[in-house]
Amino acid sequence: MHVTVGRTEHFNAAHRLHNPAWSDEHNARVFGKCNNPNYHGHNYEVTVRLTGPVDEATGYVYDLKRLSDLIKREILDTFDHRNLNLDTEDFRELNPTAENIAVVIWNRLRAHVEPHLALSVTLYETDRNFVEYHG
Ligand SMILES: Nc1nc2c(c(=O)[nH]1)N=C([C@H](O)[C@H](O)COP(=O)(O)OP(=O)(O)OP(=O)(O)O)CN2
Ligand SMILES: [Zn+2]
Repeated sequence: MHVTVGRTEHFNAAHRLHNPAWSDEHNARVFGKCNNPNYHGHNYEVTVRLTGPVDEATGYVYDLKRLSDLIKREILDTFDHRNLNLDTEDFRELNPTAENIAVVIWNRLRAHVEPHLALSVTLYETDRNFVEYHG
């Protein structure tokens, strides 16, 4: 019997979508206002889901307090109130699109969650735009 548990957190961060291999004109055409050289911000909402068997002794798939602490330590402490392009190693050479942010979050968490649990990350960049990564 497998059950999914999850935790939603939010963080606020600035970014700029830009490909340094392209001209300024091409970047502006592809990324539009998200290519603003002075950056812009989003209120990101991230939902982390873990799926696996319910432990007989605890009745838990995973302690949600532990999941909350893990997300805080691995994600919020690194990205909240930061400029993703300038302040974080993760995006120094990686375009901070919603897709890439979700993959980075997944990789950061995967290292700390037992392998028998399936992990997925849903990231809302705006109220209407979201991406999902399941590994
Ligand atoms: N596949 C992707 N497409 C886009 C991404 C992305 O990360 N992956 N990012 C952006 C911009 O960074 C930003 O998310 C767009 O913001 P905005 O247009 O303001 O968002 P909304 O769609 O919610 O606003 P509307 O008012 O509905 O236009 C663009 N594309
Ligand atoms: Zn943006």
